[in-house]
Amino acid sequence: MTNLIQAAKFFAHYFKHYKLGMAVIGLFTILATYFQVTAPVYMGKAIQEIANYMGKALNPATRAQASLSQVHTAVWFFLLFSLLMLVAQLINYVMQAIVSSNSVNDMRKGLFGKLQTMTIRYFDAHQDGEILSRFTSDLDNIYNAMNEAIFQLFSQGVLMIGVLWMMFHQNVTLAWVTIAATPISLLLAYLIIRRAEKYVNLQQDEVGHLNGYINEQINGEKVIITNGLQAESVKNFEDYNQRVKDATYRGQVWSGILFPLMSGMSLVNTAIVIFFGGYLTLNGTLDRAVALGLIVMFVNFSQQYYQPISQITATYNMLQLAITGAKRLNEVFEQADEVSPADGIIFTGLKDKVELDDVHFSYQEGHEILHGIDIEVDKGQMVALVGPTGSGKTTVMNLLNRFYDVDQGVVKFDGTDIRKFNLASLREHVGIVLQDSVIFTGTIRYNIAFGKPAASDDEVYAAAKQAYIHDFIMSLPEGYDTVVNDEHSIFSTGQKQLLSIARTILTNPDLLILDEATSNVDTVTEAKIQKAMDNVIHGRTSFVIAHRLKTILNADKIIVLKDGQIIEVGTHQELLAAKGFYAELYHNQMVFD
Ligand SMILES: Nc1ncnc2c1ncn2[C@@H]1O[C@H](COP(=O)(O)OP(=O)(O)OP(=O)(O)O)[C@@H](O)[C@H]1O
Repeated sequence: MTNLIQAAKFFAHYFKHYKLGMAVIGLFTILATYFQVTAPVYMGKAIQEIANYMGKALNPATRAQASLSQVHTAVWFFLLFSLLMLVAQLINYVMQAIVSSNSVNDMRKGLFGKLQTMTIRYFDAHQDGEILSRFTSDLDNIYNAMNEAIFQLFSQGVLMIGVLWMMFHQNVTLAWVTIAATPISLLLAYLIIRRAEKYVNLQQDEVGHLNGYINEQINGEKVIITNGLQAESVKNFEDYNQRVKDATYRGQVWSGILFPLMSGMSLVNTAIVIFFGGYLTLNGTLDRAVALGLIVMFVNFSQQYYQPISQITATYNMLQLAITGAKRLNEVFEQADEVSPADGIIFTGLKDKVELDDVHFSYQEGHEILHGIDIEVDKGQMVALVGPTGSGKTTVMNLLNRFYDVDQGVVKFDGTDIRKFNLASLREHVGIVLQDSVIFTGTIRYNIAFGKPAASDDEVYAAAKQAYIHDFIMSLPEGYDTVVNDEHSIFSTGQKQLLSIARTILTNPDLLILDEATSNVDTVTEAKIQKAMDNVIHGRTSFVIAHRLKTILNADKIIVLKDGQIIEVGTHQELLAAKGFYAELYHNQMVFD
């Protein structure tokens, strides 16, 4: 029930932008319903007049008065009301299509906008495919349901009220007979819907997991091929696929039962109406012709009365998928946004120093990763973080531009807690070169100028030159206009990092975080990265995660991390002389180099 209320609120939020459209839908639904429930009255009237005509025509005394004109009038009215109903329904469908496509468009925009405000924690904790499935299958389900079920729910509800009103207006006894079996139908529908709901929810969750798996496997295809794990990958896929199939199958079976069951109930009800109508005709006080007309009218009403129940149950699966979709989109909308203080201090650039003061941090509660980190870096200094894998180097970097906030302790720029700064101004002055450099779809020029779209060509070329990637770009037939993307990149890992360095040089940050690329870098590119790094670091306060120790020999300070704690601090010479962990690490690397 809470899911239903939540979904109703969710849809109301989007529909309220289309008040005029909704008003047209409301008006034409009422009109269509009026025409629909009035048509059977004329059908009943036609039968009644036929019976009257026959009564007169078969009696020689009254034969001369027998006339079909009343029958013709009733039939014409029946046709007219049926036609008006069709026209009203047609206008409704067009309007519904306009409102639903616009609303889904708004949802998609809202969802993407929301993603851009969320914390890195969400992206770290969710698979790409899982996030993607909310844009694809959940939004598709909502769209389909809007077109084929949600508005229908409304129009069928109105129809039910209209039929009830007209039935009681025409004949109270037959109206009660027609609706007598409703509690049984509703109870059956409720019991089945509860079972179906469980599996439809499960289905969407399983589809999300399946998408997540497919996405992960596509990204990891090279590792899979290298290790000959294709069969294993397919086997695991089959497990995920099987779970989707099981949930889909059960959901379909349970929701599929509903429609035939309700149609069956409708037929039984029609039979009851005919039986009671016949009884009234034979034993009641009603005129035969009137009673015959009433039977025909109520057979129609009985079918119209059960139509909403049958239709809603027929589209139930769709509705449930939309409710689940709304729930899953709401889950995203309810995620915490990045916190920028209301009247945050505008950070205008580093003037003095960066400090980490007794910093504790955990990604998951109860599992602390950093245990009291103290680092002090003066403006313009270069600090290198080294340490075994998993020691917490990237985590320290994540705290410096507020990808995450500390649990305890404080990160300070010029003595001010960075949580007090306006977030955008903080990020403006912090540049990051990630280990896995990202390429966006577009030209090379667009990629370099990504952080400063207004940059002139000369600025772009100068940055590329400093990053030692200009010559390579110029060797391409289309130079800076070459279109690249992350999947079909023409760059090696090292070249991608050079491009990323050029991008950072162009934004000219005060504080630099640089995660050195480790893999697939040949010696020529490695030398270029080293020189590009020197260029980007020059004159800036920088934190460098170094995997090749020879790249940080000139660092002002080398911080050695192990298991989330600082175990050594000093310059290269000092740490060598101390003959500790760093010295051992360095000597081991030198043997391999
Ligand atoms: N998003 C995350 N959620 C949960 N735990 C994480 C997350 N990111 C990292 N960790 C854990 O935090 C610890 C430190 O990871 P971190 O990435 O900071 O290490 P690192 O020193 O940079 O390693 P590497 O040299 O391999 O990049 C590891 O135990 C890791 O498993």
